Amino acid sequence: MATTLRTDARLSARRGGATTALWARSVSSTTRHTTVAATSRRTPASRQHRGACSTWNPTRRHPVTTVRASQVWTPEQDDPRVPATIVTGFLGSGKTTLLNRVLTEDHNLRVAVIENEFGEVGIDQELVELKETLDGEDVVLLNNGCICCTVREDLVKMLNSLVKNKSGKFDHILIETTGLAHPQPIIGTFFSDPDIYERVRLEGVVTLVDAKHVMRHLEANANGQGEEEGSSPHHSAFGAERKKLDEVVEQIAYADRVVLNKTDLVEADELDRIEAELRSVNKLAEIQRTTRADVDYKEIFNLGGFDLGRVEEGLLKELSASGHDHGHDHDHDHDHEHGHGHHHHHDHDHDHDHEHGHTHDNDVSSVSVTLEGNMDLDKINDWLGFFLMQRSEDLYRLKGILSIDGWTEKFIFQAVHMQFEGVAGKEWADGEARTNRLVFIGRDLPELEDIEREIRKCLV
Ligand SMILES: Nc1nc2c(ncn2[C@@H]2O[C@H](COP(=O)(O)OP(=O)(O)OP(=O)(O)O)[C@@H](O)[C@H]2O)c(=O)[nH]1
Repeated sequence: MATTLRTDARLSARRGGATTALWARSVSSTTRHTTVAATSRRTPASRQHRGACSTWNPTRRHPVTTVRASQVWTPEQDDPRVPATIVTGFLGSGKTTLLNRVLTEDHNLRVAVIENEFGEVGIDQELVELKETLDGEDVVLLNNGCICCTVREDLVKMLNSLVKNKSGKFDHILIETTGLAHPQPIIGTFFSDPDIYERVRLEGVVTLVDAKHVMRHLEANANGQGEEEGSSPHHSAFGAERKKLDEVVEQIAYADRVVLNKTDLVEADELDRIEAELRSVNKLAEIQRTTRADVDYKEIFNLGGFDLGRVEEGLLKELSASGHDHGHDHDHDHDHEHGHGHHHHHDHDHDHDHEHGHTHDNDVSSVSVTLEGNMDLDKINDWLGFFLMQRSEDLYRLKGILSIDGWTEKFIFQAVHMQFEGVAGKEWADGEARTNRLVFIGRDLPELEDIEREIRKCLV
């Protein structure tokens, strides 16, 4: 079915080379809704939170043009959109095995599956077992190209067709990528296409990791030799001038849940080493060890990875696991891999409010910052906007809970490259320390001291 893309101002702005961001400006004193510098506001009675896509003028530090209202749902509101999960992971890591498992588990969910594979003949389609049918079209195959590049328009059409024509006939969408896909353009589809954004909610990204082979893939990448097993030049997500980013690293970096599969083929101490390496790339993702992708279906369908209402939950869990609960005197771990065969692990005690896991080899790292105190909304707005504008290509994920001066609610936000969403979350509890927490995942991130120093300047 042909899909007509709305050519609204936001898309026009993008085509014009401008970048966009969903940008919260202030909070209403009477509601928990985030209000924005939007020209097209919805009524206060609307169940939808208001956001705005602001066009950035590269010569200025402020969002200058509001071009489109958007929606963000509060934690207590039901998001009416159909949830979708992206299942990714390198070739042979166990994606189809996972799909078969969750599709045949005893649940009452009706699942639409979008399969993507290279080649004339679809193999995976045959391999996926299905319980339910959607007019005989449960598995939609997108082949002869990769979902993240050559057949991305097909993905857009497919999603639009599903939600428009089969609305009410399924409860969840699962998208299995090829093993060579870069997740970012696929994630971007859910935010940049207005029709899809209004109908489909990206629940999160699950990344399968092959425990037997992943270190080889990461190390090959470290030495600039990540070309084995069919990598192709067109999979460079960021253009020819950039150093090629290995798909494996990127798939891990974007994950909300990492399924560390094939644990039967690896010794326990090796699994610990792998997990530490995965953690150095992505601090936020849950890492689950499995054999034969033995994952409870709920953990695939209820990820909450892109659900702002649940970002807070995930962040608190992650940061408390990292020892950030108190923001003082905690461990500061460095993992250094210098690419010439030796590996350092340093444990320091520092009196800093942050943690930095850094792997020099692939330049993808996580940086966590916690700071007590209240932020000046305009200052943090400006700094985040400036940071996103400068770093958007390299910033895979940014999630945060901020304490904004004058707000009784937490400000919950996340960004994927230049895409930014923010919403007023739960109220700060009586006696709760108003701690700002931010986690950055990206490539070539600035030194954490530099990030922290800049964020500190935004405190009132
Ligand atoms: N030993 C072992 N084999 C596994 C495990 N999980 C999956 N396999 C096998 O690994 C192979 C690849 O699994 P798939 O589920 O097809 O992997 P995939 O990620 O869908 O593969 P592509 O579609 O090629 O990217 C199959 O032969 C699986 O049976 C595991 O935990 N242990």
